[in-house]
Amino acid sequence: MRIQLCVVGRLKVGPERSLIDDYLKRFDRIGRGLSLGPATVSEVEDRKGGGMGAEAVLLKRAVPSGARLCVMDERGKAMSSPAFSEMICGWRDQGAQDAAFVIGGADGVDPELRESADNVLSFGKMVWPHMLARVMLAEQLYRAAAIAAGTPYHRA
Ligand SMILES: C[S@@+](CC[C@H](N)C(=O)[O-])C[C@H]1O[C@@H](n2cnc3c(N)ncnc32)[C@H](O)[C@@H]1O
Repeated sequence: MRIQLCVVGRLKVGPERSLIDDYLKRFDRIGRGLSLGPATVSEVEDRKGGGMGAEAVLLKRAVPSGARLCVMDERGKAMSSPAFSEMICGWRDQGAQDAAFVIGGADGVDPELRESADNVLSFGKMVWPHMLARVMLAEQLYRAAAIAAGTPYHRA
């Protein structure tokens, strides 16, 4: 099952970008034997400044058709890492070819797009900058694959 991170804004080369690349590379490596991945990042940018609504149009286009959709939002459901791993493996076991994770821009994710998601997930009630949310999601994807593979990375 391919994984698409659909995000608003272009991330320049820097520490966040290196971490994302590193976690996604690790996810791909461990996910290969689990039919998970590859994970790719699709960055969209609303150059005309149309805000959340215009970003939602671009984000929807970046989501592969038929993909399981998970929107990241501070108002969403908090999940443990093992439960997150089970959710992803469950989608794979149901035969999903793609799963997409959406991270919004400065104004957040358009409510209509949020309501259309299979799941709305939260990293807690605090609001994080979108580039840090990307890093956290990339790490959780790697952790989810490590849990599914039974490696000792996750120790809880
Ligand atoms: C700067 S935040 C948007 C903030 C917010 N909705 C607002 O109105 O201030 C950018 C994106 O990062 C992600 N994000 C930030 N904090 C999050 C959290 N606690 N849980 C899940 N996603 C989060 C969401 O996808 C959000 O759309």
